[in-house]
Amino acid sequence: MDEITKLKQEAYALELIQQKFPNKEAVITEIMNLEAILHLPKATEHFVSDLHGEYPAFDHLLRNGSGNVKTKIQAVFGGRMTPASLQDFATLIYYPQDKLKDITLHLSPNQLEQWYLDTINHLLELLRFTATKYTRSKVRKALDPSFAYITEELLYTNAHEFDKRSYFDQLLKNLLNLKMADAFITATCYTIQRLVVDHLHVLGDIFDRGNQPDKIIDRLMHYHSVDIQWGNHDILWIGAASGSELCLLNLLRICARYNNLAVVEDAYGINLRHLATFAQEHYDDNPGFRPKLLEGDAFKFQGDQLQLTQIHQALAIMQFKLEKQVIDRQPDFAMENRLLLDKIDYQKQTITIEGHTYPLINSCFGTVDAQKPYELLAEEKEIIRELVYSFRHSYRLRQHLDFIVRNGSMYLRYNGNLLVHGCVPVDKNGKFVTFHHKGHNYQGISLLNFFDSLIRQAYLNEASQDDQDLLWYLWQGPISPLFGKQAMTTFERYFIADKTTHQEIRTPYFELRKDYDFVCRLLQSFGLNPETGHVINGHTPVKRGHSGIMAQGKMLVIDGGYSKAYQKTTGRGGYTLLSNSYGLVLVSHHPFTSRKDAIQNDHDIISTTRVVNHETTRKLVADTDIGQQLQQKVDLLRSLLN
Ligand SMILES: O=P(O)(O)OC[C@H]1O[C@](O)(COP(=O)(O)O)[C@@H](O)[C@@H]1O
Ligand SMILES: [Mn+2]
Repeated sequence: MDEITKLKQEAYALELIQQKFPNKEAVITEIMNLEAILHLPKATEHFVSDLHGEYPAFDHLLRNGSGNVKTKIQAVFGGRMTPASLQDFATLIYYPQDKLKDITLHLSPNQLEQWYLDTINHLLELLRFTATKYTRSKVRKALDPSFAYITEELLYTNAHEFDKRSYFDQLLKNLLNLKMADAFITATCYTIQRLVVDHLHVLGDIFDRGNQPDKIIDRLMHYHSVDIQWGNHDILWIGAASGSELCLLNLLRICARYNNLAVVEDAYGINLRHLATFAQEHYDDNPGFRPKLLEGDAFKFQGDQLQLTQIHQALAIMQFKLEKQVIDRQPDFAMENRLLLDKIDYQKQTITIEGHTYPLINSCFGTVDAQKPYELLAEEKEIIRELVYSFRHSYRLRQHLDFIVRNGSMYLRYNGNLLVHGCVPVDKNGKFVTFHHKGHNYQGISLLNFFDSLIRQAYLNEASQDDQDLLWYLWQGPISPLFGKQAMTTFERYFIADKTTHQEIRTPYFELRKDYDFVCRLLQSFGLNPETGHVINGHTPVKRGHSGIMAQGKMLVIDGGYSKAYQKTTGRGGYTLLSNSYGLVLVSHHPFTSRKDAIQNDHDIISTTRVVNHETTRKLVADTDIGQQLQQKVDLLRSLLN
């Protein structure tokens, strides 16, 4: 921008400010207001990751603020309530409607009146406590509009002042007489939930494995403040909706594998009939492709297990065939080692990989021509074409992905921390690995920036063939920041018994991230202060007996472990993280059982909390990114005054 344009813009900005604050008093009031906000304690951030379609567990964590609601209850009522009453009160705040139904059924009218009075008083006390961190105007925005006036009156009226006592009592009485108590309690519980966490970070992998990613996204779309760091599974869906056939086949294959095709059919209205009839004609039952069923899982796809097994095979074979085209046209990807259909001896039913010959298991190569193994049948091509069309034209999917793309990024710098789903590719010496593409080199932050713009451009505008190939590369390419492994051994997992071939070797980042100096250098390379910053990762489940706190607390891994299929390895529900004005707290969770159990048996799922770092002086809004923006406004207003 040249000097004259810049000056013009500054003058215009000043004019706008003058319109908003027409006189000296207005400017002074605003400065005082902003400076007061800067001195409030920093609001709480909540970090979650790897939700994998597990809506009820995720919903529970939002309701209890990863245990933060309980912490506040304990701070206010500890010593005044028994642990059982405390938990009962907590469950009411998490699930007010269900809990109210339960309670109102079991109490006599007299008991109920007393219960209402006690509960409303307790809720107001807790609300007052949670609201102290915020300005009145922010609290007002968090209130249900139908109860904003009365709540403010109750909240800011000192009932202990003699003159005000009867006013306060009258307000309460009216709530009861007008049969508004239930609605008021419900609204107040939701306000408390909202105030307990100010901002939510979702570190990726909303989709796949669990069956309600759509409900998670609906919930996020209505959440008051959220950002997303894209995960490799999210890229499959963004890629599919951008026209990538391979992303599409992968995601459908995973849906078939986890008995989740209902998400595609019912939630997103995509018709799979053609795929199903084709699969029925060409594939039989095959133990290697039966859906992974969790205990108590009922079939949600309008077919049976056999049909799902057939679809699963059809998708896998189409995927392996199609990979050839991308790998051939993209030598930069260096993924030739993933081409395995031509390493098969179809007569002997063996495969030879790097000099080793293995017998094939779960063989299902009926649609593969041994002479031209990568050639897709005309019908396969047609099915893929139809499916891509449907994915691009599903209205609800588009709405959901619009939200994810617009509110997401490859990485985020937020309040001094670096948030990224997978990794930043490095070699074993910690040097950034370079990704070469079309004559350009990308590494470290520039690699992440490159993929960030690619995703936006490909999804929001028209994706070229090259863009689509790159989106698939993000899913399983060796230098993909979202994958972080040398190769994805999907083929070997299906068709070779020898488990040594199944191994997916993680890139050196995952060992190096345990090292304090490495993490500090990484933060620095992203322009962050290594003394105060942290790196926060999702993606890799933290196994039983391991810790998600690494590099002396500089590196925090918070795979939520929501995915039920993975809980055998992790032995817990997973981790979340809270960042409040006192520091960082890592929360570990038991697996979530069910919403019913949570409500009826007051079954909460927190197991332990561990303080990662404790601030010696309480952090204020002034110490945050938003604080800096507010400070800039104050400076500008001051210059206006002068
Ligand atoms: O557990 P499954 O269904 O076999 O999936 C395994 C595949 O998922 C991946 O782990 C990727 O998913 P994550 O991002 O959840 O780790 C691949 O590396 C691996 O091949
Ligand atoms: Mn992942």
